[in-house]
Amino acid sequence: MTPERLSLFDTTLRDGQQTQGVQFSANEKTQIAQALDALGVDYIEGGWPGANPTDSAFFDQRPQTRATFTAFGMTKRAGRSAANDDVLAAVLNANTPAVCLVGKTYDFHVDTALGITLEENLANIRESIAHLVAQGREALFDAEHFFDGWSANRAYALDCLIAARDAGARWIVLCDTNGGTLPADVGRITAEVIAADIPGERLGIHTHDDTGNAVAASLAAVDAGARQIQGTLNGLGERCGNANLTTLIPTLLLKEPYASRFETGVTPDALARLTRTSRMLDDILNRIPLRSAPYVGASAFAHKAGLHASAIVKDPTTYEHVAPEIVGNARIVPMSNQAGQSNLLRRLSEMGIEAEKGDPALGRILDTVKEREAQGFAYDSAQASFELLARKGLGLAQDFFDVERYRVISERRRNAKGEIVVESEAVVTISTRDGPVTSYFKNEHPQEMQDDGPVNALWQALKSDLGPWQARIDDMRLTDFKVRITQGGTEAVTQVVIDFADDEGRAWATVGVSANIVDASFQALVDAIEWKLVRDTAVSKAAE
Ligand SMILES: CC(=O)SCCNC(=O)CCNC(=O)[C@H](O)C(C)(C)COP(=O)(O)OP(=O)(O)OC[C@H]1O[C@@H](n2cnc3c(N)ncnc32)[C@H](O)[C@@H]1OP(=O)(O)O
Ligand SMILES: CC(=O)C(=O)O
Repeated sequence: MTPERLSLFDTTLRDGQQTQGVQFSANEKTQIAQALDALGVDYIEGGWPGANPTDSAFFDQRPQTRATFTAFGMTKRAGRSAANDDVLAAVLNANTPAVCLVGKTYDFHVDTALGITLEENLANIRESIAHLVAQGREALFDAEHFFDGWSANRAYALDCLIAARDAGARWIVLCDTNGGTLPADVGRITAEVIAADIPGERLGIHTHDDTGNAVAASLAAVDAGARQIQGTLNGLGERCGNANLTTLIPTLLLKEPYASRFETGVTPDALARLTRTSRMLDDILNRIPLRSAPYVGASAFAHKAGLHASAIVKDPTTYEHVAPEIVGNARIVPMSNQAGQSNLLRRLSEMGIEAEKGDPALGRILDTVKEREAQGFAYDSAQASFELLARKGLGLAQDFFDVERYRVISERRRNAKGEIVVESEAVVTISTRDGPVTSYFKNEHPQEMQDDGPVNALWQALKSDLGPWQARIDDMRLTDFKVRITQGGTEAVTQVVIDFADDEGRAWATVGVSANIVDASFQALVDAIEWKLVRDTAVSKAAE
């Protein structure tokens, strides 16, 4: 059977930009458009030219793409011709090969939102689409609120589609604008539309995730015969988001019946860059990637439970529906209180440490992990603290320094000029092979709200003088700091997870737990330094 072509239409730069809190710059849009093009989508909807200065600037500088670049707009307003509608003119002036216009298909909206007659709305659709075609553009019609409109007044909703079809729209896109239609209804209505003589090869689907079913509803429309899917990277979009292309693309390429029935513009090589593309968008948005995201999330191939890890070591397909490499993701076997010796051996081998199953040290390490997790530690997200614990348990970690004491003071007061001053200072004493070292840090330029706090003061003091080891930690940077109140035994305790990076491109996370937030942070800071010293020593030993 020859596979049928399924068209992928990305609207990250238009509907994705309708996400609360998301505002791309023109340069960011360019970067995303290039990534989408490399991924292999067929259409890139860049935004609404004329609606705001950024979108207009972006269309002026838009990159050359293999994907069909598409400008978005709305059907002309009543009372003027398509040629005389300034909003439509601005959309056309972007000179894109394709233009997608949204139009009303629900009689209630025509009446309430537009305040025009049903016949005027039909004329607006017909004339706007005909105008695009006359200008030599590929025309797409986004049938807004189509599923609600079909349920309320089927004859009118269909008339709107027929108006677009007869005016020459290449694609007529059924939009579940409010996102409340369930997949079975999307499938049924799509089939009814096709039976009413709107060909599936000209039908697209555009869903929103307000019931958590946008991906399922898109697949239901494809099952019924629609041949274009609209969606966004990482499911960005108005309210709860759009159908997530980062989920749909691997599903269409890897899962039956889609994999055999259809082909898309996404190659296996591009699919292997999907995780990177998803993370790139999060980077641009300065968002923490969703760990549980299907296919591309950091937890999508994380095997925490001991039974899972044990089987994964024997054959990864036992607990994985697809191989992580196919989508550019990676398998993780984290350590936690759910772990057994298989998790531990696997983690150790990833760190370059060989140990034998049954070694009594492994049992002791597992017991320590479980005991400390019961106190509130979380080793699945703080792998460096775990590695340190394991190396110490196996006698593979040198003692570099001991902390004798630390003291930290935070103060809020008025200075001599009567200004409010908030400042922190810290003193830390460690003992090293060369004797004790005391280091001190005080915020030099205190001003209200500019003090970086007691943990920063401790960190600055600690890393300013580590005696004989100082040169080895000079390039360490603290990159993220997360605090949670969690349950340690019967008491609530503070869990601090800190992320670090260095100039060698390494990133690592450590954890500390205490009833005292400063002390929990201090533990994580010390672990981070020790991990770097231990790791560097292990690397130089391996090189000898
Ligand atoms: C379902 C979707 O997601 S569609 C995409 C929606 N995206 C956006 O709205 C983002 C960009 N939009 C904008 O920047 C602005 O809304 C603009 C520039 C397009 C228009 O701004 P304004 O002229 O100030 O109008 P405003 O936003 O207040 O209202 C929209 C107008 O368009 C009309 N309208 C809405 N849909 C359509 C349509 N399909 N065809 C014709 N007119 C329409 C409305 O009736 C309203 O007109 P009115 O003010 O005469 O009642
Ligand atoms: C067009 C569009 O974004 C919608 O109807 O949801």
